[in-house]
Amino acid sequence: MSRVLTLTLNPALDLSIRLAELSPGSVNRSEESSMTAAGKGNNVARVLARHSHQVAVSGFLGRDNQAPFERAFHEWGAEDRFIRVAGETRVNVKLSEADGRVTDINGSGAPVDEAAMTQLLDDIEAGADNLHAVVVSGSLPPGVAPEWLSALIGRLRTQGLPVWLDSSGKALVQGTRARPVLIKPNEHELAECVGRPLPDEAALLSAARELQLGGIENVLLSLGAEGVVWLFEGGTLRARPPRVEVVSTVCAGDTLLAGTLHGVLEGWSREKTLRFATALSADAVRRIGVGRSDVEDFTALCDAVCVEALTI
Ligand SMILES: Nc1ncnc2c1ncn2[C@@H]1O[C@H](COP(=O)(O)OP(=O)(O)O)[C@@H](O)[C@H]1O
Ligand SMILES: O=P(O)(O)OC[C@H]1O[C@](O)(COP(=O)(O)O)[C@@H](O)[C@@H]1O
Repeated sequence: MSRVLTLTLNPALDLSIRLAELSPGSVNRSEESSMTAAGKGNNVARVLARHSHQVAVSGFLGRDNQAPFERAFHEWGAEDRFIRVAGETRVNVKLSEADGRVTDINGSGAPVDEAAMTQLLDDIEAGADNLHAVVVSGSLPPGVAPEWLSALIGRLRTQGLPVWLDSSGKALVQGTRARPVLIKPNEHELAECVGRPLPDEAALLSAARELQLGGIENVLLSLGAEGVVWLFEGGTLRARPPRVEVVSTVCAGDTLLAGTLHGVLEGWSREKTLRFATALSADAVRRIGVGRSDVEDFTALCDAVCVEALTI
C-alpha cells in the first residue's frame, strides 16, 4: 500500500445524463441520471482507494455544496484535506447518447482567493511526509493562475515528491515547465502544449518524444479508442484496447492515469502496468464513472489488450 495525495484544484459534481439521442433546442427525456463527486484528481483518488492505497484528497471545495463530497470521501476511505472556499463547487453536465457520443458542459468553478492558495501550500508542506506520489489533475478555478500551478509543482518537486500532472491549456503548458515526472495529455492537449497542430500519429509521437527529451520523464499520450502510448527514457510502449460497448467516455482518462500509477506503485513492469491501465480505462467507457477491476471479465479484458514496443 502506498500513500498518495491527489490535488483537484477545480473539483466538480458530475451530473451524468443518459439519453437515446440529444435533440438540442427541444425537451429531452433522460433514461437515467446521477450526480457524483468528481473532478479529475478525485476520480483518480477513487480508483486508487479502491486498489487499497492510502489516499488524501485536496484542492479547493465550495462550502455551500460540500456534503456530497464529504460523503464520497468517507465512502472511498480518503482523507479529506480540501481547503474550503466561499460559494458552490461547479456542476459539470455529461450527456451520453446511445451511440456513444458524449457532450460535456464544464463550469468555470468557484473563485479562489490568495488566502486559500496560501492555506493549500501550507497544508501540503505540513502533510507531505512519506508520500509516494502527488497527482495534480484538472483545470484551474477562477483566481488561480497557471504560473501558480507551475510554482506549486516546483515546490512539490523540491520536497522530493514525484508529481503526476493531467491538465489542459495554459495550465498544462505552465505545469509542464515545472517538470512533473509524468504528464497525460490526450491528442488535443498535446497540440496545445507544444503550440502547433499535430495532424497525424507521427506528429503526435514526435511531439510527445520532444517533451520527454525536454525533461518530462514519462509522457502518457492517450488516444481514445486507439489506446495509449507511453514514452519514457529509452523506450516507447503502445497499448490498444479491445473493442468494448461505449456507454460513456467520461472518466476514461482519469482511470488510465490512476491505473498506471497503481502499477508503478506496485512495482509492476511497464508492460503489465500499461496492460492493466488500458483494460481499466476500457472498462470505464462501459459504464458511467471510473473503471473497475473487480468485474468478472477483467482478466479477459487485460488479456485482450495488445501491447507492443515502438521504435521512435
Ligand atoms: N472507445 C474506447 N474503447 C476502449 N478504450 C477506450 C475508449 N475510449 C477511451 N479508451 C481508453 O481510455 C483512455 C483515455 O481516453 P481518452 O479519451 O484518450 O482520455 P481523455 O478522457 O483524458 O481525453 C484511452 O487511452 C483508452 O485506453
Ligand atoms: O477540470 P476539467 O478539465 O474541467 O475536467 C473536469 C471533468 O473531467 C472529469 O474528471 C473527467 O475527466 P476524463 O474524462 O478526462 O477522465 C470529470 O469528472 C469532470 O467533470
